[in-house]
Amino acid sequence: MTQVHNFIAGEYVASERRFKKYSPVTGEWIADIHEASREQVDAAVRAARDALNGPWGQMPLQARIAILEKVVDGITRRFDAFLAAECADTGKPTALARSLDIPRGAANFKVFADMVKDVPGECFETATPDGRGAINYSVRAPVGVVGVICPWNLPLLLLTWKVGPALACGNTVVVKPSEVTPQTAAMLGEVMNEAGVPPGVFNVVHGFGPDSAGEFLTTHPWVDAITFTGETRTGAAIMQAAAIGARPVSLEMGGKNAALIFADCDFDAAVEGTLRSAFANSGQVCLGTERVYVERPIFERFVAAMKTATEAMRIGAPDEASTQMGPLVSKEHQAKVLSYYQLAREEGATVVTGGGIPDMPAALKDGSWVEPTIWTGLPEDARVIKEEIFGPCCHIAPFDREEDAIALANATDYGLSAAIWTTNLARAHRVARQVNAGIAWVNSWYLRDLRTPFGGAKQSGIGREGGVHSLEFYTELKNICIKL
Ligand SMILES: NC(=O)C1=CN([C@@H]2O[C@H](COP(=O)(O)OP(=O)(O)OC[C@H]3O[C@@H](n4cnc5c(N)ncnc54)[C@H](O)[C@@H]3O)[C@@H](O)[C@H]2O)C=CC1
Ligand SMILES: O=C(O)/C=C/C=C(\O)C(=O)O
Repeated sequence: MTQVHNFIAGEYVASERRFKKYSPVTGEWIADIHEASREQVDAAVRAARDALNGPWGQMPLQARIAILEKVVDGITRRFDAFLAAECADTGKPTALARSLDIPRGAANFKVFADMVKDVPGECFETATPDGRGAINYSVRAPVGVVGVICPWNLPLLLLTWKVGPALACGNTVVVKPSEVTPQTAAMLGEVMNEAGVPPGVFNVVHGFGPDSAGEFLTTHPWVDAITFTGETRTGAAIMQAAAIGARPVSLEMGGKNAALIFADCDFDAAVEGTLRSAFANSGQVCLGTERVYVERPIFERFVAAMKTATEAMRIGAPDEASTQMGPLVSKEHQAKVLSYYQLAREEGATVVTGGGIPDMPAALKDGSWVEPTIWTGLPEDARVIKEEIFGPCCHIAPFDREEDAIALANATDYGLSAAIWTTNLARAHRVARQVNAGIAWVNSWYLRDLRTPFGGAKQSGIGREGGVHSLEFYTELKNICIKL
C-alpha cells in the first residue's frame, strides 16, 4: 500500500497514527496517510524557524531565485508522476489536470521567482530643522514562518499558489494539505531536496483540522502568518487561532457565485462558458457558478441549450480520453451534494436535468459520482440558492432589468466572483463595477492572469493574493530613515 509521509526538515517522516485514503473513482483503498502528531508539527515549525534563521534567511536573492527555478524544472520533469497522483487523489479528468493543475504548480513558482527580481520600493526625501534632511526608503523582509492550510479541490495548484510567493519572498513554510488529497504535497518534498532547497524551508504535515495537524499548526506560537483556502467556517476558526499573537491571515473562502446572462450576449459563448463555470472540476471550484440569472427574452432558450449541453457531457474515469467530468472528491462530499439534490426537490425545484447518481459501469460503481444538475423555479430564499454546494449544479432564474440582475447577484453573504455575459460594452463596465465580488469576468470565466488581485469580498475572504498582493502578504514592509 502506498505510504504518504510527512516531510520535515528535508526528510520523510512516518507517524504512528495513520488514516486511509480511498479512490473517488472506484472506492478502493489506495494509500495510508501518516497523521502528524503535535510533536511532529512542532518539529516542522522548529525546522522552518531554524532554516529562516539559517541558510535560507542568509541566502542572497539571486541564489534563492535560482533554486526556485530548479523547483520549476523539478515539477516539469516529474509532470507525469504529479499528474497520476493528483488524478488518483481527486478523480479529476487527466485532461484537466494536464492542462491546469500541474502546469500551474510549476507556474506558481516561476511567476513569483520572476516577480521578486524587480520589487519596487518607496523613497522620500524629508526636510529636517537643521537643513541637512533625511532619506526614507522601504525594504521588504520575509514575514517569517508561514502556515499554509490547503483544500482538496485543486491540491497542487492552490498549495503552490501560496508556497511559490512565500518562498520567493524568503519565508519558510509548513504546509497542511487537505487530508483528502495529500499526495502531491508530499511529492513536492523530493523536488525541493533535488533543487537544493535547504532542509526546513518546506515542510508538510498531514492530518485533519480540529485536534489534529491543522489546529496544531495554526495555534503554534512560532507561526508568524497563516494563509488558508477552504470553507468560510474553517476560515473563521483559523482567524480565531491567528488572533492569539495577532498574526496576519490571508483567507480565500467559499462562494455562491452568479452568472448574469443578458439577452444581447453571444448566446453560444454564454452557454459554453456557463457550462464550464458550473461543471468544471465537477463543480468543485470556489469560483464556480451556482446561480445563473438570464434576461427573460432568452430564458427558455438558454435553459434548453444548457440542458442539451449538460446531457451530452461524458462522465467517466479520469484516464479515459473522452471524460469531461469525473466523480466528486470523496464519499463524504458525494453525500453532502446529494443531500442538496434532495433538498432542492423538497424546496420545490423543477429538475431540468440530473439530480441523482449516474449509472456507471460495474468497476466504477463505488466511486463518488453525481449527475451534473440544473434546477429552475426555486424562490430566492431557498437554501439551495443561499448555501455553497460545491458540486456540479446550478439554478437558473429569469430577470427583467439590469438593476434586478445586479441586486440578485449581490443578494448573498458571499462575494468571490461573477460572470457577466453581454456584448454591450457600457453595460459590461457598469455591471462589473456594481457586482459585489472580488473578481468579475466579462464574457469569460476563470481567465486567470497571475499578476492580478485574487480574493473575495464579504464572507468569501480577507485579503488578496496574486501579483504584488502576494508580495504584500508574504513580506513585512520596513521603512529605513537615514538622517543626513
Ligand atoms: N476552495 C474552496 O473554497 C473550498 C471549499 N470547500 C467547501 O468546504 C466544504 C468542506 O470541505 P473541507 O475539505 O472539509 O473544507 P475545510 O475548509 O474544512 O478544509 C480545508 C482545510 O482546512 C483544514 N482545517 C479544517 N478545520 C481546521 C481547523 N479548525 N484548523 C486548521 N485547519 C483546519 C482541513 O484539514 C483542510 O486542510 C466543502 O464541502 C466545500 O463546500 C472545500 C474545499 C475547497
Ligand atoms: O486559479 C487560482 O489561483 C485559484 C482557483 C480556485 C480556487 O481558489 C478555489 O477553488 O479555491
